[in-house]
Amino acid sequence: MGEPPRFLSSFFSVFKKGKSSRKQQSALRNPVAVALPEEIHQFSLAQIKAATSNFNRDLILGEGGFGTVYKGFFNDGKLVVAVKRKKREFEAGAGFKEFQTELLMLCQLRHQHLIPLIGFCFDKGEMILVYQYMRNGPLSDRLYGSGYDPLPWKRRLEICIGAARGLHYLHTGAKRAIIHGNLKTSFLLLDENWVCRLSDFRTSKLRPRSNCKPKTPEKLDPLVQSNLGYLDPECLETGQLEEKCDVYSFGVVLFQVLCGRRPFVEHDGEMTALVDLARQSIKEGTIYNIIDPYLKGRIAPECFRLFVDMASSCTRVVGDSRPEMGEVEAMLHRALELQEKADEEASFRAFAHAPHHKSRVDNSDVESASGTMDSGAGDIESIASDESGGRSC
Ligand SMILES: Nc1ncnc2c1ncn2[C@@H]1O[C@H](COP(=O)(O)OP(=O)(O)OP(=O)(O)O)[C@@H](O)[C@H]1O
Repeated sequence: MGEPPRFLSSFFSVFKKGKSSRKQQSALRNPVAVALPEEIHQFSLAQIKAATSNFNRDLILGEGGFGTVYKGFFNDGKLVVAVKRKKREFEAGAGFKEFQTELLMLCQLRHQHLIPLIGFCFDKGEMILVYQYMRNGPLSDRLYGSGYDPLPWKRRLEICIGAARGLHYLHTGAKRAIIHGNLKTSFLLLDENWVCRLSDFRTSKLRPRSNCKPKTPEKLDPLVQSNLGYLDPECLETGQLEEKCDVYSFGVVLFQVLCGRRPFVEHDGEMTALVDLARQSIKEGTIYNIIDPYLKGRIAPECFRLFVDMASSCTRVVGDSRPEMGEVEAMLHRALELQEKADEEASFRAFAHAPHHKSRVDNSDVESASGTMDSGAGDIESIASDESGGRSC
């Protein structure tokens, strides 16, 4: 993989100059001023219009901060894509930097847990990005959108593992770490096999070199700043986007996966950040009360403890005491193993107690075949005492 830093910085420098600069004019015809990877296509507006039946409203998948997303079709419908078209009000030039950043990042980054970019269109004033279509949509819809079946716990764990892998790759896969900067459940897209793909790299940044950290707080990108409920409080204070900021946002995602809730929730008549409510509930030993009701009785206690512990560590107030994404990924794998082991044991016990089998096995009284948490918090209060690791509050 090429090294993003030089690529990005030389590219952005072209656009900092005056509007009439010839260099900029030529770059505007081709927003990637370097050779494109073979698999990235540059589409004409006519091609995009044909793929989306002229931006047919019936094909709208959703609207986001950057623009409208349409379902599109190429190769006689064999290739299904998501077409993200920049908002009209950005015409004056706003949104261009986001377009570039997304394009440049995704041109260079390829990983099974990042959204695959198919191409782009930079024609007649339009800025359009074309991605692989993710049939199961964003994780946010599956957790708290209406009209969907609840996600099974193991699937949730697998999705979290995929997201952790994607982030770990961003943080460690290039010569300099890439910070996603705007992680949330709506940017975790699920393909037809429920594989999780990180999307939206509009605010992604290369990690600042450690020896040139600014002494005064930096101004955060307004988009990052608006990521309420997910934004690391330390990052908000210093303005420094680092890996630990993504780790914090990922911890919020873990709480959302467990609770099936939005980043802000109503609690005692007030809107509260889910992360604050969850951390408080952990301290009080009542976290089980706020988990997704669908999950009650379906999570193995050891798996539950580890998962809660992980979410809690990721959202520690002091950034340096948060784990790295590699550790988080490993812990989530462990949580999945614990769940699978409990499920196996449960099905073995259920089999042993089935009427056809009962005569052949010991008649001793086995309490529960599930082995899962089916009521109350059990011994999870213990989490409250060991989650503080390094926290200052
Ligand atoms: N590759 C894709 N495949 C399927 N659906 C997609 C894809 N990309 C985006 N979408 C749909 O389009 C919607 C809008 O996406 P977009 O990334 O523009 O904004 P968003 O998630 O609403 O967030 P924001 O407002 O912060 O930009 C998503 O919620 C999702 O439903």
